[in-house]
Amino acid sequence: MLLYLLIAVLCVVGFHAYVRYGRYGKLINKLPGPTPLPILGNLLILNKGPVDLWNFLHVQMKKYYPFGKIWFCTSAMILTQDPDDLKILLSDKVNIEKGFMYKPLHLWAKTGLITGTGEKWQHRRKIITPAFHANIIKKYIEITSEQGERFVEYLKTKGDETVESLIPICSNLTLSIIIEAAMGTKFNTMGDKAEEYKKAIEDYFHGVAYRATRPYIQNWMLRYFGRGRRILDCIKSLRSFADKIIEERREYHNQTKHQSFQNYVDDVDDTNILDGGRKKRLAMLDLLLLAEKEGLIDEQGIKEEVDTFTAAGYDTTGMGMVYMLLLLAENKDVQELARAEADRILNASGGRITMTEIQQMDYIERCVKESLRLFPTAPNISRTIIKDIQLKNCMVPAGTDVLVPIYDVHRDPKYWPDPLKFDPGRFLPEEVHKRHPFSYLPFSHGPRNCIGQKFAIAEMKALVARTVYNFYLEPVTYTKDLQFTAHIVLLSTVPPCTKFIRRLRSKD
Ligand code: HEM
Repeated sequence: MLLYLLIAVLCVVGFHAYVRYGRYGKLINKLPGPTPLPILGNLLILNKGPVDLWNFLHVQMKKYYPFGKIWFCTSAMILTQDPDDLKILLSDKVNIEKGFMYKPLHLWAKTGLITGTGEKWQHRRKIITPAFHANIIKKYIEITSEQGERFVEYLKTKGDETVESLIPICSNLTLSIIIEAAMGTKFNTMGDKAEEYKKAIEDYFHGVAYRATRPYIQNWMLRYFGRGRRILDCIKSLRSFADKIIEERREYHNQTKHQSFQNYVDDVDDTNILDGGRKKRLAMLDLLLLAEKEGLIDEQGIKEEVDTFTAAGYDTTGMGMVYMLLLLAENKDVQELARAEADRILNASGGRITMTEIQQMDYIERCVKESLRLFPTAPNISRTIIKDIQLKNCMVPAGTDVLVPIYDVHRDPKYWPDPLKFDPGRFLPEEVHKRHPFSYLPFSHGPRNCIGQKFAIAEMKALVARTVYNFYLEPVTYTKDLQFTAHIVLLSTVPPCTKFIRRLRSKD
């Protein structure tokens, strides 16, 4: 027995020495970083609460600027914020595999577009790209515009002025938009079911953040502790909600003998589909069902992608709106310019916001981009290197995770003078031209960039314009007081609040 134990210990020590001091270790150890312990590496210093972990990682980024390493037992994570490194990494067509921090997402979105890799990802990306064609985005913008009006009406019911906690109202808004755009279902009319779904997403995302810093928790362990069981319950609720909607939609297409698909194929400019004489809006799901009919995707694939769209398109834009509204409230001059643009465009269109109006919103677009610079709602992304890659600063051996700290890249004074200043002028075309293209990457770049980015920007522009057209914003929470926490999106533990003061017009 003792002999077996001794052999096991020798094997572990031997493997450790092989990894740390062999070719892999030699390459990694060239990079600066905290001193690792034998076997455990830097695992213990990462065992922190989410706020401390957020702060720790950003201190490390400053200390080892622009790149460093952290050891996790026998493998390492490299952090780099050098845009030259990021250009090589993110443009690479081979190293497209997502890092280990995405693993907990697999339970829900399985290996859909965000988490998948290899040929499956390539094939999916190809069939899903048409769902984000400019003509289709037009339709999602109709949904956005309608939901934006409901948002404004809701705020108006609160009286002439109201202080609102922004996370719940913005999350509700963008969740309703993505559910309708992805699944074709009006979320706000679903009562308790919608509430249950929303709660399940929130709790699930907290679970993902919890697990991202505890890579040792495997899926099979979840049923043995309270927090794990809640994650499993969330998955059950999320799945049954989406399954039911997908089934209903498929049934509808079967009953109408796929006539609506034909309308879509014939005329992408009118993608409303007929439902018993009423127009039904085309959703991303319809395009997936069309792909299924053509044998390009199966039922499991449709489920994965519907879940993926919801996971990717809800809190990213929701939190994007939170920071945008906070910044407008505390930068009155910018708010006034944004309002002047919204007034000019919406007065001419009779209050309607379609793609035509959105395309005219140059200043508001610069505000949205600058807001996503200061507060990129996907603050970190990562890749697992499957084939050695030579970056500018180092050779990264296969088996290493590379973390791209987008939040820190966007605040690097080398590329962003006076980085904490909110200045939409940074996105004037002549300014953009002068900068390293990989110094700004809220939607990442390269083959795995955000497929929904045009929709996300258009959505945020429409919602900002609708808001400043109807309200003056006064600061309640200041962005300097926010405290971020390690989470899947950029999340503040201080609840951000803003005051909305109703604008009175003659027709009010
Ligand atoms: C402000 C809003 C958004 C931000 C900041 C954002 C950011 C990002 C980032 C940084 C990535 C790359 C992730 C990585 O490389 O690991 C990504 C990928 C992705 N995003 Fe977005 N996103 C937003 C909105 C949306 C929306 C509205 C949708 C869909 C409706 C969407 C769908 C996706 C999908 C499917 C991917 C995976 C693409 C692939 O790997 O092929 N995103 N997003």
